[in-house]
Amino acid sequence: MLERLIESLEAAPMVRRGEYNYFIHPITDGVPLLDPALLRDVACAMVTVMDLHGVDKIVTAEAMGIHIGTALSLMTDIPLNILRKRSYSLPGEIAVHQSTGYSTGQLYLNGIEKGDRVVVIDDVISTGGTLKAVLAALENAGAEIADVCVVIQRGEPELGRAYTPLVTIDVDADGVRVIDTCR
Ligand SMILES: O=P(O)(O)OC[C@H]1O[C@H](OP(=O)(O)OP(=O)(O)O)[C@H](O)[C@@H]1O
Ligand code: HPA
Repeated sequence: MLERLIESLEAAPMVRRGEYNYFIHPITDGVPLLDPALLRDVACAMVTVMDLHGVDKIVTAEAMGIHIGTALSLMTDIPLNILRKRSYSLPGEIAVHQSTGYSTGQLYLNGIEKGDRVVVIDDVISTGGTLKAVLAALENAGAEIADVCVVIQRGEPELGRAYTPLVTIDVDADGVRVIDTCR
């Protein structure tokens, strides 16, 4: 089920973002084009590995968790909650600081109730800065986090809790190498 993902990752072009070797891939960037079969492979694998028992909401971060979260939501009928990069100033909105290997910003959480059972998904974990911010916002909102799943783990980031990557990669200036898979 993950052959298409592995093959496309190992063919991914690289660019520099400051000191950061950034790989460009359809799942993480929507560039150059997202093949529906690849998105289906990823969503089916995530549904297989995640604990979705009694889950009220799928949570992801703008922007590149959205297409994956949408596919999962359509497959499972579980609503999708998106942490946005802009504030809506709604009552109860929770703001958290996000930092990645090449950027910093704010994420804003709305629409999570105390006691909601959620799964958190994203396209990639690299420094772990984004998922740490998402988890902090969810804890602040009083959500119960059933599971955390990412398509790609880059390096060995610590999240302070268990999470499941579909694939683990090594990256250098020459490109991507897949070093592990979830099965
Ligand atoms: O583990 P980290 O170092 O935090 O990196 C992972 C995050 O980086 C990317 O998001 P980015 O903020 O670049 O925004 P995008 O999704 O809008 O491209 C990606 O979609 C992850 O959310
Ligand atoms: O190297 C990367 N490529 C795509 N998305 C990312 N998000 C964090 N690092 C990366």
